[in-house]
Amino acid sequence: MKELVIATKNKGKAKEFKSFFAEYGINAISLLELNEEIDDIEETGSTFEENAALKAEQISRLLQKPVLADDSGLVIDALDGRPGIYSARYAGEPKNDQANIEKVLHELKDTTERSARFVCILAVAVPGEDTLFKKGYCEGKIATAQAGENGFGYDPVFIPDGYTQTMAELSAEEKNKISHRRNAIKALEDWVKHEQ
Ligand SMILES: O=P(O)(O)OP(=O)(O)OP(=O)(O)OC[C@H]1O[C@@H](n2cnc3c(O)ncnc32)[C@H](O)[C@@H]1O
Ligand SMILES: [Mg+2]
Repeated sequence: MKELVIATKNKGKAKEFKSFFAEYGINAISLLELNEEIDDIEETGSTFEENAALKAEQISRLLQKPVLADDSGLVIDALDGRPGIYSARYAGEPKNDQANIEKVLHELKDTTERSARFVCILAVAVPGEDTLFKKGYCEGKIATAQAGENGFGYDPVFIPDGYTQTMAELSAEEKNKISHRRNAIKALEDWVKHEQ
């Protein structure tokens, strides 16, 4: 396998997948780079798994190729698991990372209970085969103020366990060693190697 389509329109995710798959000599191509215009897929599922499968299976059917999708999000204990599967649009449409960050900081302003985790579910859909799922987590806590410019999404307010900086203050290399997405990719390694 020289190329793998990633069913995402998120630039931050696309960049991380490029760097992960480059380690295996595979070119990870996001929907942002395909020549054909692909409509947004409605994430109507009630779990990360369902939404990852929707994205991977619809694009795989369309392109008749193996496709990987990532459904991910931030799970905050003090908010009963929110924003969870609604992470991308937590503060409403259109999707806005800064508004999402402010909403989370506001909701947690009176609590010291700040434990949280990033979750990444990967789905691989191959025409004619059952969809494969892998998961990865990154445990941490929500900062009291945002800091850092790297990464995307909630990285400026997420402090991984064992660190004092937010994920957005870490370099891309450091984030990619410890992230939920890295942990999910590790779990997918057997499939990737088998396809090489
Ligand atoms: O569906 P695609 O096109 O892949 O892009 P998306 O951004 O809508 O992706 P999701 O539906 O999986 O929603 C994931 C959201 O969770 C958050 N998130 C996921 N991974 C993250 C990470 O590594 N760092 C910070 N925030 C992250 C961020 O707000 C994402 O928009
Ligand atoms: Mg999405």
